[in-house]
Order: sequence, then C-alpha cells, then structure tokens
Amino acid sequence: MTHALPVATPRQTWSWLAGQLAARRLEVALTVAAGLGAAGASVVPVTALGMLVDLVRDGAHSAALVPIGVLVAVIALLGGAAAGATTTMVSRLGERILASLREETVGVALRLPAHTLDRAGRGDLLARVGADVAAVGTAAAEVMPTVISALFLAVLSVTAMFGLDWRLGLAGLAAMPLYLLALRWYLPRSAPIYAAERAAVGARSQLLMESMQGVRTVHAYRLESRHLDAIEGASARARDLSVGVFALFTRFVGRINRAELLGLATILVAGFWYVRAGFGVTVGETAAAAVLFHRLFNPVSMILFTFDEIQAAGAGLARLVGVGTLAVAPTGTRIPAAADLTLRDVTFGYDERVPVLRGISLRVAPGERVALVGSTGAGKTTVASIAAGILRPRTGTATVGGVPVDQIEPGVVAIVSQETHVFAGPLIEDLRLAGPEASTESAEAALERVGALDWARCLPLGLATVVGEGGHPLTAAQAQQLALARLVLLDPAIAILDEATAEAGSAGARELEESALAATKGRTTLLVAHRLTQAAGADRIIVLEHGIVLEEGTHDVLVAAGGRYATLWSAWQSRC
Ligand SMILES: Nc1ncnc2c1ncn2[C@@H]1O[C@H](COP(=O)(O)OP(=O)(O)OP(=O)(O)O)[C@@H](O)[C@H]1O
Repeated sequence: MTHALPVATPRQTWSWLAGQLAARRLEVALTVAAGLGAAGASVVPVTALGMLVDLVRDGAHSAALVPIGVLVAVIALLGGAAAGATTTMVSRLGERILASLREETVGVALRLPAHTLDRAGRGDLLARVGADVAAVGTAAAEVMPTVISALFLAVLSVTAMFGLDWRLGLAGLAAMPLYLLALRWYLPRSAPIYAAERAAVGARSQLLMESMQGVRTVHAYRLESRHLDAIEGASARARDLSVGVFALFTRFVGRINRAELLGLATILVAGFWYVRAGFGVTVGETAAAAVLFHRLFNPVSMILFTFDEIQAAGAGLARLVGVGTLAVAPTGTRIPAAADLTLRDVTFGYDERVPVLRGISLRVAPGERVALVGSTGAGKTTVASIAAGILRPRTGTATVGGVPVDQIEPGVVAIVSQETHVFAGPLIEDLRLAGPEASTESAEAALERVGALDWARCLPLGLATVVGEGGHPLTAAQAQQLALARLVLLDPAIAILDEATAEAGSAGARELEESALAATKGRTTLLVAHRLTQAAGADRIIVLEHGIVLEEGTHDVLVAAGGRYATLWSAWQSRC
C-alpha cells in the first residue's frame, strides 16, 4: 500500500503564494509599476495613431504631425526599457520564490521521519524537487513575465478603448463572454489531466528509481523484462496523458479564434455605424479601437495558451507546497543528565496490521556495550531506529537519561546505519559533516582511531581526494570506516551501530569490528550484531525474536543456558 505525499489544496497553495508575495512587498510594487509603465507605453502610440488618422482626414498641415511622431518615439523607447525591466523583475521574483520553496521542501523532506519517506516513496519526492520544480521554474522564468505583461497590456488596452469612446469599449467587450466560455470549457477539463500527467510522471520516476536501486536483484532474478514492462506501462500512461492534453488544447484554440473574430468584427461594424450615424465617434477613434483590440490578440492568446503551462506549474506548485504541509517534529533541544538508554514497553509496526515490535523493554547503562542479536526480521534494525529517534514507538517510550529521544538535542545520540552514504566531495568535507569546525588534525585523529588514516593518506590527493558519486571509489569497508570516523568526530554519548561490519565480508570484518570497538569506546553503545564475535565481545547480549526480548545476559551465561543464543553461537562457530 502506498501513502503518497500530500498535495496542497488550491486554497493552501494561494495562501502560501500570497504569503511569499507579502514578504516581498517592495519588490512586488516595483514590478507592478514597471509592468504598468510598459503597458501604458504600448497603448499611447495606438491612441496617437487614431489622432493622426483624424488629423489627416481633417487636412491638417504636416507640421502638426511631427510632435505626435516625436512623442510616439520617446514613449516607445521608455516602454522598451520598462518592458525589459518588467521581464527581469518578474522572473527574478519568481526564481526567488521558487528557490525558497525548493529549500523549504528539501528541508521538510530531510526532517521527515524516514518511515514516512519510505512509505511515500523517495521517487515521488525526487519528482517533486526535480520535474515539478522544473515546471514551476519554467513558468516563473519564461511564462510568468509574458503573462503578467500581457495582463497589464490587456487591462490598459480595454481602459484605453473605453477612454476613446465608451461605446467602442463596450463593442470590444462583446468578445469577452466567448473568451470566458472557452476558458470555462477548458479549465475544468485540463486541470485534472495535468494533475494526472504530473502524477504519472512521478510514478514513472518512482519505478525507474526502484529498478536502478535494485539493479543487482533485478539481474540476479532475471527480472529485467518485468521491470521494463512496468516502466513501459508507466511511460505509456504519461505519454497518453500528454497527447490528451494537447488534443484538448487544440480544441481550445479554435474557441479562442472565434472570440477574436467576433470582437474585431463588432468594433468595426459598430464604429462604422457610429461614424455614419454621427454619434460623435471619429474614424480615427474607431481605427485606434480596432488596432487596440487587434493588439490584444497576442497578449490574450499568450495568457490563454500558456494556461496549460501555468496549470502544469500550478499542479507542480501544489505538490511542492503539499510537502510543506507535512508535520515535522521540531528539532530537540534537551540535554539528558545521564547517558543511559532505555526502551520501555515499546511496540511498533510499519503498518497498522503487522506488529513488528511487541513490547520491548531494555536498558543500556552509561558506558555499557549491549549487542542485539536475532534472526532475520526479528526487529533488530527497528529497535535501533527507535533508539536513535528515527522511528517513533507506537506505544511505550525510548529515552536517554529520562528524556524522550526525539526531544534530545542533535549530537547526543548517533547511529551508524546499514546505509552508510559517502557524500560527493573531498573526503575531509565528508568527515566534517559530523563536525563542521573540525580541524585537519582532529579529522586525521578520527580516521586514525578507526584505522582508516593509512588508506586515506594513500588516496591520490590524500584527505582532499574527491570521493562519493563520480569521485574516487571507496570500498564498502572504507565507507563504513568513514562513517565510524564521523561518529568519532561527532562524539555522541550514545552510539547505535546497526550492522556496521556487515558489508565487509569475512576478510575485512574483523578489522571493521576493531574500528567499531575503537569508535564506540567509552560510549553507551547499542550494537546490532550479525557477526556473533561482535556480540561475544559485548558487555551484555539481548536476543530478539519476533519482536520480543527472548533472552538477555552475558555471552557466557547465555551459552551456558543452552537457549536460542547458544544455538546461534554453536551454528556460528561451526561455520568458522
Ligand atoms: N520500511 C519497512 N517497511 C515495512 N516493513 C518493514 C520495513 N523495515 C522492516 N520491515 C519489516 O519489519 C520486520 C523487522 O525488520 P527489521 O529490519 O527490524 O529486522 P532485523 O532483525 O533487523 O532483520 P535483518 O537482520 O534482516 O536486518 C521485518 O518483517 C521487516 O520485513
């Protein structure tokens, strides 16, 4: 069952946008002023054209035409400057708002419980910060400047038509119902199609990502064709929706053309009639009104034709704002007085139906080293994640020194999980993620403590070598040691190690066990141990099965007891 990330309602999206614009009041006011100036400058020459027509008809001297020509030239220059300024200001405003939205979205995503993100699918989130941001970005940089300039021009042109003569203005407005009817026909049909198109693109990204991440499994089980079929199906759905959008759009264009024809014809026929009947309307005014209306074709078409891009951007914006509506727990600020880790009556399930932890209670005393063992799926990683505050217990509590783990300030509890990620960049910067102020000496000391300094120094540029994606490749064991060195730099009182040695294979495993031991020395440590030699070296062992604590004690006591641990230990020894 998927639990998609939320999509903001139109009301939430508008209020978010209004908040952003309100926060940039001055910039918005200057942009509006520039836009109105540009629109005004392009309306003046048309009204001047009407005056010229009337002057020529009245047989005026050519000298009378010169000031009008000069005025038009000056206004055109000013208008050009204002139009350029409007485009720059609108796109800059849009880009700034988009940048803050992207930061907000990524910020929320990074602080979401891993469980929420897993359930929703990381592909959906990536599609939001990727494809949706691109759609909104294109709209902000390319479409919005044109649309906003077109809106100003449309408003001022209609005002100017009424200024020439109110009857000509009314004639021009005759086309308005047809425009509105076209929009009323188009919008309700296109909005769901756009939302479906974006969702289909998100689903395709999700499938692609899953196939890429699980590429080894896909190869191993020869699932290539099944995955390709699924991706093809998702792509076909996205393509069909795009074709559907375009077909709808072409029908919409036909309706707009009919509205333009009706509007222009009404002005010309009405103007002709007013002039002939002597209603005080001049030929020049009629000509100016017709040109003003004709000049509206482009801006109005621009507004209407870019509606699809605006709608796509709107759907993308709603998906981005939607992420921001997720509740994110505030970062903890409390500092526990003692370094003991306690789980009391903890229950947990990844979904409502299947319980994973069924009443776990355990305590790791300050400075104690406790190993969690149990068969696959027993719940060890889940216990580690709850102890680290990554997952929240459904019932029961996880505390350090009596303080719930999610209320503790960052850096007190740290986990080295199965997913040790090497971030792209110089190795020393990767280490400094744990301590931004760390000196080269302390970074080297951390590497030395976990036995990684020798190989780190032998890299092509030493600690300055770029590692991670696209950089110098590190082995799984080196990546684990790097994660352990980060732990040393962070220096948490409580360390949780989840299979920190599992990636190394038997050759490197013993070395990694020593690295882990060195990194956690003196800390309260909860260790998920798949290699039972690690468990044997711990102060105490807790055996988990089916989400409950089955046995608890030192290695010797548990072996002597002849229970589950003793069975695991003898199986472990027989394979060595
Ligand atoms: N993100 C998840 N979503 C749904 N179920 C999950 C998730 N992670 C783990 N589970 C399930 O919860 C149960 C406990 O998993 P957990 O990873 O805690 O066990 P484990 O003892 O650490 O196993 P392993 O030794 O294989 O890592 C398993 O049945 C597993 O399939």
